[in-house]
Amino acid sequence: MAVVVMHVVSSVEVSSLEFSGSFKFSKRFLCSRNEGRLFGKNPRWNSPICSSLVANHAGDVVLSSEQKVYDVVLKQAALVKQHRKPNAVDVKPDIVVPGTMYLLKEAYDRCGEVCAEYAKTFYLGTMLMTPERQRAIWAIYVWCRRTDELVDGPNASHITPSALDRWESRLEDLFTGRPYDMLDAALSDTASMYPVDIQPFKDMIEGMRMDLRKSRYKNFDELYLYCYYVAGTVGLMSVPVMGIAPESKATTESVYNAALALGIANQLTNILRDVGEDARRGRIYLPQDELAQAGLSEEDIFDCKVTDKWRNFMKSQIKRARMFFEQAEKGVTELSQASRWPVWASLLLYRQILDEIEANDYNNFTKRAYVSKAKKLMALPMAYGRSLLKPASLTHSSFVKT
Ligand SMILES: CC(C)=CCC/C(C)=C/CC/C(C)=C/CC/C(C)=C/[C@@H]1[C@@H](COP(=O)(O)OP(=O)(O)O)[C@]1(C)CC/C=C(\C)CC/C=C(\C)CCC=C(C)C
Ligand SMILES: [Mn+2]
Repeated sequence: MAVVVMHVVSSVEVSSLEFSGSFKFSKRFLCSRNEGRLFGKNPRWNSPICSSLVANHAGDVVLSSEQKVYDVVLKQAALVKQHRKPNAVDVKPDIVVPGTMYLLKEAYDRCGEVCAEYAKTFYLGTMLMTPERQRAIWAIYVWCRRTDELVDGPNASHITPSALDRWESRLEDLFTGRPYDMLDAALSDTASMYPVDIQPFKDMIEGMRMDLRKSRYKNFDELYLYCYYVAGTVGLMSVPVMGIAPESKATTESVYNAALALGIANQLTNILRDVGEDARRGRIYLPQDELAQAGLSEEDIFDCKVTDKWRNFMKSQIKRARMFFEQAEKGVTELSQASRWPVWASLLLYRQILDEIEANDYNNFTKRAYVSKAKKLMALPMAYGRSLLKPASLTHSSFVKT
């Protein structure tokens, strides 16, 4: 167990934003990179859900959000490759410091309680994981939940960009072993035990910044980036803890790509479920160009009328979310045995929300799509059954290690 010293943040440092705003390339540059790793490697770029290049207002060709995010995926995958070596230890050996262990146990227990309170089914799903992995996932969950609460919780109206800067500063401190409070201490310990990188955590905070300044999304490319920030990042944070099965032949990148896809699928589903609720807060997380193509205006959404135009629009949005779930499915089997159940459970349960939207005849304005307790319970043994599948079942060539 790592030594954890709590300290109080005295100075607030605004960190540089490593991710946003630095990806505009000229056409020439893109061509010269055409033979490099950026192109043709991500299987989804040839699929109908995403395109690799987009043009901005000035007509320049720029990298799509998906390509930018894929660069993060490659970086994260490279960081864990070491840990996939056959003799790599699962977790670092404990350094026992009297008193610290007790404090850490308390910190992790508290994370478990928060997780059980906010996400009961998911908490249940973590029960099959090894105790070390389970508590590390709780610590990540709690940090994500607290981050989300900053912009979604009861104090959201008081949150300013500088509050998010302070939160990021705290994050940097905990990643260097200087946590601010006991919940941070749990994540600090997790970060010292597993190859989790700070980038997805920073990117989630960037997503919260985006939420503060933006309430409309011009196209799917913009929405994709938002979904990566607030949910795709969760996949990238979790895989280093959940671990890839030692017998898996899949490339590390492909597993990360699937984890990213599950985050995107979950967030797209969350958005489709909450259209009415978000509209009442003045927010529309739907691609404006696709709304226009479907003959829909913002007023149609604020009016909450379920028309055929709306039904058709929803059908295409649901189809896209399902494609991301399908992409994710390929990766779950590659995870370490004990981690598969909670992930299958979360995939099956969240995907069912899409079925419920259909069952509500696409009225996501005034009816909340809700998966009943009975259906939730039925999904658990089904998830368990799927989790027993071994990682040999590779169906996509891009999934096989080369
Ligand atoms: C096993 C497992 C599912 C692990 C992930 C646990 C974890 C760390 C979850 C954090 C979730 C969280 C609090 C994120 C903050 C932002 C947010 C709220 C995103 C939305 C989640 C749903 O929350 P809810 O329905 O409560 O939404 P409201 O706040 O009420 O609106 C999201 C929709 C995103 C959730 C994203 C995931 C759980 C990503 C899952 C991906 C993996 C675990 C990777 C799996 C690996 C492979 C290879 C497929
Ligand atoms: Mn939320």
